[in-house]
Amino acid sequence: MQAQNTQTALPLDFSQVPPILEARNITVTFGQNLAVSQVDLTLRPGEIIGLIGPNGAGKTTFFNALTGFVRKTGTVTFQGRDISNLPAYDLPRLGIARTFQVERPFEDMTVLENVTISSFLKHPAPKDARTHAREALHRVGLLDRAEQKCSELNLARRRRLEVAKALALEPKVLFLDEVIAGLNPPAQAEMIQIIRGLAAEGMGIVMVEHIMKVIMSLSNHVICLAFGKKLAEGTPQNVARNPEVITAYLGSDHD
Ligand SMILES: Nc1ncnc2c1ncn2[C@@H]1O[C@H](COP(=O)(O)OP(=O)(O)OP(=O)(O)O)[C@@H](O)[C@H]1O
Repeated sequence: MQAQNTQTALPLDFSQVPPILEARNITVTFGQNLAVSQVDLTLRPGEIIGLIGPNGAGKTTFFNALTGFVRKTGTVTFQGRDISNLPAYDLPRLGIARTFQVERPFEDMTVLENVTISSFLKHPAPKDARTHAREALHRVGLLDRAEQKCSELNLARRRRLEVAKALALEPKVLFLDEVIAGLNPPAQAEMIQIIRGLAAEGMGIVMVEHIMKVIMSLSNHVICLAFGKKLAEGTPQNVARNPEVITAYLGSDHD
């Protein structure tokens, strides 16, 4: 494991830091189904926002709306620029990257080749692209697997590869879609350490995650959605104590 030391203290009060990403009034409908209704989000550099909510609450749809993958109404600004109507493929160039819940690397290509494909977007010269891809692999502790075929990686390493592909885009804002769920405890700890390290470097992170313990310990700010609406938000401690949040989770199988 070569992930960097992540013990750097995060600033506790983000309210003084200017936002890097702001979403206002985000609404997504699928036919008659109001999947996300007037949800706001303000993300600051170095901040980790955890999105929680019961199944079907609208987390993935909100996430997809912010990253240009579904049609929405409302506004999204990144570094003060209105990006509401930009398609998903324009966002990495600006500095916004995401991972996908189901990782789909090119299985027959090596780990390094897969990450280099992302890196080409920022570094058209092949040598530069490879150098930066290796850096991304180093940050997730996968450099020693650079020449291995993706098909040979276990789940934990595939997840780290997914993060490395996003990091190769050199983002300022990173969206992580369930990169921890399904991993065993040591692999969870490794991923948590990687995420903390990225935030400590100043990256703004929005993450959807089902494992409550993880989201509560990693996030600076938690947003809980239910039936597409924001049910509660605040510090992890305050959200965990919120009676409406507790009720929303009663009977669900989240741990
Ligand atoms: N492509 C789609 N077409 C139609 N309805 C959709 C689509 N995607 C999501 N929905 C609906 O939107 C609502 C929100 O779903 P979403 O997947 O965003 O919730 P979620 O909180 O991410 O759930 P989970 O925790 O199960 O992943 C649900 O009612 C879902 O059925």
